[in-house]
Amino acid sequence: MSSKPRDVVYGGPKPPVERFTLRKLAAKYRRGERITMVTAYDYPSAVHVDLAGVDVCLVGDSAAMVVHGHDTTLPITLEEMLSHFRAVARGASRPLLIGDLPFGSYERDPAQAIETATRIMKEGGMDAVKARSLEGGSPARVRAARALVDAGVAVMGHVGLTPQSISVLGGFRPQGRSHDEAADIVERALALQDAGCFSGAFFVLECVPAAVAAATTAALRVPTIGIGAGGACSGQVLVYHDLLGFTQHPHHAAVTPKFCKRYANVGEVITGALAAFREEVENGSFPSVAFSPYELREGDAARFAAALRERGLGEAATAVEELEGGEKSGGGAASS
Ligand SMILES: Nc1nc(=O)c2c([nH]1)NC[C@@H]1CN(c3ccc(C(=O)N[C@@H](CCC(=O)O)C(=O)O)cc3)CN21
Ligand SMILES: CC(C)C(=O)C(=O)O
Ligand SMILES: [Mg+2]
Repeated sequence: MSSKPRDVVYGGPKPPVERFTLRKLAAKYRRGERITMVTAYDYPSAVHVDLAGVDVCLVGDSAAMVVHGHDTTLPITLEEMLSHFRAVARGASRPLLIGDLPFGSYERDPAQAIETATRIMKEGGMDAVKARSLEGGSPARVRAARALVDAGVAVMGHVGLTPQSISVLGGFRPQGRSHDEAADIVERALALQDAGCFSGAFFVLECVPAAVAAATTAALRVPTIGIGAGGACSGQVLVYHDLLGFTQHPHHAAVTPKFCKRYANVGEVITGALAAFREEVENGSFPSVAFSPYELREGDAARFAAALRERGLGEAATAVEELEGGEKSGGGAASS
């Protein structure tokens, strides 16, 4: 339990590590090795993703759902995302850090996109940004993406299901299931890549048939990271809470997509531990002596008791004497 030394010294010095850069990512892709990406939203989740050796850490706007309890990703603000970015940047040293541009923070024009993206990098400490608006081969989209790259911002595209479009799509539904929609997804990805916007960058492919993901991956010269998109992508991403099984809460259960594999049941571990704490406090077994580390100075207990008695606080004095003289077991202390 808590006598075990911690694996991670929170806030403590960290050994120098080499960041997994976009160049390294591109090299891994060229070697044909699969790329791993997991979301994180705060300091501890970022430390976990880092320690597990995951290549890329996405601070996703899924935070709106899995951290803030909203039904969609739309309500989260740039200020809220910046707080998540900063916390993750403090915790993850090696992974490449990608920040989602939140809904409403970049769509108006390229200037707004640059303003938001540069804040995400300067104030949030991210290495790159991702946005669903960068999907689509329309001239406006390509302009926005190119403007970002010109401003020195690495951008990650997001095609297939783009949850920020839920209002238009009508739900979190798989995309590209008809042949023309499927071809459209490949076209959009290609248009942006060929505009030169994604040299060294890459795409998220979300909720599309495996064949559409395979076609897109084969058509592009940059990596694709799939989520609910089958096994033919250059890499895979899952949401931290889904992967870890935080999801037995009714809210989480309702928004956990069926493509998510649970690698642990952390939610059960957490509720089990919290219930054990509650039980031990209620039955008085916590805190035991082992977890009551602070003591009066040698000989001061008697003086303390005497001082209390002098002030007419006899019961308080007895409490001191019982504890200091007697068994000192945590259990007996909760008398009144
Ligand atoms: N916890 C969590 N995991 C995610 O992967 C995730 C989020 N949240 N929030 C942002 C988006 C939203 N995502 C989702 C959410 C639900 C489905 C889902 O259940 N789709 C159903 C269809 C539902 C419908 O038709 O309305 C499916 O069968 O695929 C898919 C992707 C993926 N992202
Ligand atoms: C699901 C991933 C790709 C995402 O965009 C998010 O977590 O917000
Ligand atoms: Mg997102």
